[in-house]
Amino acid sequence: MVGRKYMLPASLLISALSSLLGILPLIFIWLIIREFLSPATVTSQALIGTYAWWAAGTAIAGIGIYFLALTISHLAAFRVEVEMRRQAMKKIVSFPLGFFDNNTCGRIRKIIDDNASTTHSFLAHQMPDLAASIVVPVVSLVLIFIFDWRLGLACLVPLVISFGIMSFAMGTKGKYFLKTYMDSLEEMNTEAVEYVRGIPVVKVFQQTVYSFKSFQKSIIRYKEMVFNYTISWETPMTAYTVGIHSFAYILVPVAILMIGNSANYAGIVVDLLFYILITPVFANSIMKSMYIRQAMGQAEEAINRIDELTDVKPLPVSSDPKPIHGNEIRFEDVSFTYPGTSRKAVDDISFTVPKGKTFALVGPSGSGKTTIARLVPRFWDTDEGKVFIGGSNVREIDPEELMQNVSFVFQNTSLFRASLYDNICYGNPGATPEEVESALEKAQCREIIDRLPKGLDTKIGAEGTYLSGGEQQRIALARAILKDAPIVVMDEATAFTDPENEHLILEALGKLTEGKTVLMIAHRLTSVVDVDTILVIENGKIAEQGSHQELLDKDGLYAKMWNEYQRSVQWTIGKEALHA
Ligand SMILES: Nc1ncnc2c1ncn2[C@@H]1O[C@H](COP(=O)(O)OP(=O)(O)OP(=O)(O)O)[C@@H](O)[C@H]1O
Repeated sequence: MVGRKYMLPASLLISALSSLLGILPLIFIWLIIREFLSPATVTSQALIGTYAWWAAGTAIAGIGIYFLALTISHLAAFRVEVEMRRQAMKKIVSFPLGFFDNNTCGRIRKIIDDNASTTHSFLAHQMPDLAASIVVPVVSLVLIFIFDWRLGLACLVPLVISFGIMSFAMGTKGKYFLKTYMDSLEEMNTEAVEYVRGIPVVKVFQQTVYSFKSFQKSIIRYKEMVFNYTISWETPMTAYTVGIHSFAYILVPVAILMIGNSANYAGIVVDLLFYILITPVFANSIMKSMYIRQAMGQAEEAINRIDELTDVKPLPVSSDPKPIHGNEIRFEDVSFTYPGTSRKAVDDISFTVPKGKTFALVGPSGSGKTTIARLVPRFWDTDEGKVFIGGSNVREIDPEELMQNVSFVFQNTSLFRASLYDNICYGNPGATPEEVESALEKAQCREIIDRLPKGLDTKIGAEGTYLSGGEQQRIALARAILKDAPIVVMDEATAFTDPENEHLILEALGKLTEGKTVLMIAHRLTSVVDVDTILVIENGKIAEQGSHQELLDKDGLYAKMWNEYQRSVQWTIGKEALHA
């Protein structure tokens, strides 16, 4: 088989040969007609038979060779597509974790899937035609002028006018359309994925599909865009179609004029027949090359889109990694602004969580708590200042060591479509069955496992095995407990669970954080009463810090939040009593 890098050029060459072979039958047919019409000679049956065999032979050979070109181009296209996907995934894995905040999995998958298949489709189907779209017009044009330049000019006039109109229309609309078309297609596809993901929520809350306004709007936008574009082609397409099929209206009168002025009328009629055969071939090949130009633009845009998505710099990795000594977390004059925004999400923050202590981040929504927590595992790198773990700047720690030393527990934990055992061992692939058992016990997962017929071998997401949000969180906590990292960064995971699960999750969290250095985002102030230090965050800055009692005594922002929290708890209890 042809070597990998020669596949596409080989396919182009073979396809060029096939298109040359495709013109030959026309010439043989014309030779047959000439033999019939020639008054000077006696019609030779044998010669006609030979021409007919050549016509059939070259036509069949042309088709056969074209299939060979297509086979090679398909093989090459599959390889290119696989490589594109592989490269994109390889790049994405190295991106900062924060990248996945702004790019949903649905969007990433759709962009890679759609654009890799568009590129595949171009290479497999249009690439071989690219050769034909160059060879056929050039050869036809040469033949058109060799036979009789006057008839050649006559057949070209309507074609040149038609293609002029088409090129102008394509040039003005094409580029703009391609971008907007692909934008709205991408938007609609992404919305479709999010829509399917949200169906359970829609059903649970008994909403209609119209609650997915943005999906509906994206479909309407797409429909209107394509509709308007199609309508805008009405006039140029009509002019083009009329023009391209009207070459005979000029060709025949010119031939009649020539016959009037010449003694060799039979020769002119034979030439005229040749032009009637070759002109549609020439017109089709030019049209094909226009479509290919469009497909090429589409493939180019597809590659650009994957490049745009993956044009993110991976976080730099130090060539001289520093070790982690001790387990304290230290922020030193840290500021951070999200890319594309102007306001600092974290503004000149400094604090130290000593080894084995628990610090809580509290504050109004949007104050910067999540951003602070996520700077520890390098979701992003700070713009100013430094984050240290165990005395070393996180930028200088080997990423693998950083991950080994820090456990992250987020609100929306995700489990893989794998067995429960694999899901738990993900935190520590070398764990012994006893260690897994102990982690399950500590994370209060025993009753979940006992309830499932296949126990730990149960595959999540398969055969209708789904776990509730609270159960998923407990499994994720077992994973973190098994990992046994000395530093835990967590987003209080109990905010949206029922009381029964909340109690179990709090037990599991207690086990996970025992003797660890903990930085937690707290949503319910009752969780922070016993922590070592509370950092009250406001507008990206530390507004206050101290223990629960110290902050109450200060009578500042925390005291105000605490009083409001107490009032809301009493109000909820009062409401429940009223309904009891
Ligand atoms: N991925 C992001 N891109 C751009 N801006 C962001 C991003 N994530 C958060 N922000 C902005 O940064 C600021 C701090 O957000 P952050 O999520 O850290 O606050 P928070 O205190 O954790 O809020 P909450 O309690 O509601 O989770 C907010 O103004 C928010 O809009």
